[in-house]
Amino acid sequence: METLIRAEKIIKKFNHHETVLKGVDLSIYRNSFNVIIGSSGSGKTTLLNIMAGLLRPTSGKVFYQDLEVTSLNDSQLSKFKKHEISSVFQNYLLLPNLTVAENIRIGISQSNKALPFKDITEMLGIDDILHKFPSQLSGGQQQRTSIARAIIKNPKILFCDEATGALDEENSLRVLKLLHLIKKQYGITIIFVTHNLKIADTAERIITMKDGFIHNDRWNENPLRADEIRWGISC
Ligand SMILES: Nc1ncnc2c1ncn2[C@@H]1O[C@H](COP(=O)(O)OP(=O)(O)OP(=O)(O)O)[C@@H](O)[C@H]1O
Repeated sequence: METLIRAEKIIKKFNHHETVLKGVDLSIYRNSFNVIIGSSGSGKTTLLNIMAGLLRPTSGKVFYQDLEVTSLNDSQLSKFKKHEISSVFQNYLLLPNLTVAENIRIGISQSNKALPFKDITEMLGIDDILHKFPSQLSGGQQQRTSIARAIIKNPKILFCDEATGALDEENSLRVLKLLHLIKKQYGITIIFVTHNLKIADTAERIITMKDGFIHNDRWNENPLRADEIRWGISC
């Protein structure tokens, strides 16, 4: 297995606060679907943001292949974020004054290896709402638009922070299935932070955080297919 991104001895302390990450080592392999779970405040988002270059650690290093992300200056870091990775968040962060199509084109304008627009919008089931503005969309449509914007530039890694957190079960399932399809079809590695144990059951690898450490890290021998999920139990 080829390591795509790795965190080494990551410590994060926010000013005047206690240490949130207490020495985290984590290697993520190419073309894998990984879930990070753990109780609230255990450091999941902080770790995700550090690996995605959105936050700098207090100490420790992040390597993307041979590139040390944590040693990049701001302009090198924004190049890395522009070309190699994408993020999707619980709150879709679409630009309100742009249509669905225009929001997605922001993603294309950042890439010289963009995926075909029509393939992506059809796959995500948003090809019939391209002319609409975010305020005219349901939560599920907004999230599928934000995923389209994130993947159209063909990133190597998609970081998802509670990407289904604001959606009902039906829409969560649809988004989850799409993320598995995106991994399979385009070889995009997924790192998905969630509280939801059912979502975790569909991952190939389940990483559990507790109090700023990785408490458990296991390969899931029999990942649940997204359409086998029976909702009702979550942590
Ligand atoms: N900018 C910040 N300044 C100070 N403390 C912060 C900051 N960001 C996060 N924290 C603290 O770091 C700890 C870990 O936060 P983090 O968001 O990484 O946890 P989490 O496991 O993702 O939690 P949740 O599941 O609730 O999103 C929390 O105690 C939080 O209050």
